[in-house]
Amino acid sequence: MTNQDSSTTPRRSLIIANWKLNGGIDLMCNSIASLVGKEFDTDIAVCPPYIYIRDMLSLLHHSEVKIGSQNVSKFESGAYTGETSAEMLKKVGCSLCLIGHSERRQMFRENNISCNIKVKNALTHGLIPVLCIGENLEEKDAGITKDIIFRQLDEGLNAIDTTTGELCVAYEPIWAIGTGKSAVPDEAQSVHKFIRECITEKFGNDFAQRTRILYGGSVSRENACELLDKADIDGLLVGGASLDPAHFLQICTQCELK
Ligand SMILES: O=C[C@H](O)COP(=O)(O)O
Repeated sequence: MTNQDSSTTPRRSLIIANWKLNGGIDLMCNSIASLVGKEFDTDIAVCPPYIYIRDMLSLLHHSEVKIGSQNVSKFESGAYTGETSAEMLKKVGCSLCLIGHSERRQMFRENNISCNIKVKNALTHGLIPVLCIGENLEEKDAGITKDIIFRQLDEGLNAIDTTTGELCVAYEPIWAIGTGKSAVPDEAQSVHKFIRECITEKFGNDFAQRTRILYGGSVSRENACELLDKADIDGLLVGGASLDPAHFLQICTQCELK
């Protein structure tokens, strides 16, 4: 499945499972097993907790499913207890990393500046950074969603190298995460369009058309296709629904059928 601007190469959809701090090794093995051996029209990636990354990679064999991390250090190396660098993640076999998920911004004091360093580190080491952005309910109600998004992009993507590598942005309205209240597709599309306009203004049309913009926030098999139908929604970042292997597979398969 692809989205496209008539003047550029189509964007292949990307569906990412973010398992957060959930599940145990058994659930994770079952989830990966349900994806291995299948062919998808979309790119599929799974982000397990760090400690399970190697296990998941070893189960993938020659599958096209990619593994990503849920975070990455802003440091390259040194005395930073508990951190994991972009270089380490790349060397172990990760393809992408989530950066600035709202849970990390809210609970671990991440901000646009630290996210910017992480995005640059990821690009330097050949990981695809998935920069997560989005407004909270108060900001939505105050009508300042686009101001928040603009700032997160402007600071989070400041001076990145767009000549090599790939960037993804995940729009995750905080009020939609884990609440069962997804943004309605038209509402999400309008923000995604704005995100692409911001990236166009900052880096030019070519790069903006190559950048995949994912939606996250209460995605399920019920709303996945309708969201992916929108012109600027190039993929999904799935939390809760990805913990049920059959449910996640249905999301991936439905998209394949469209
Ligand atoms: O990274 C995933 C998002 O936080 C969405 O989570 P959710 O699908 O449980 O709402």
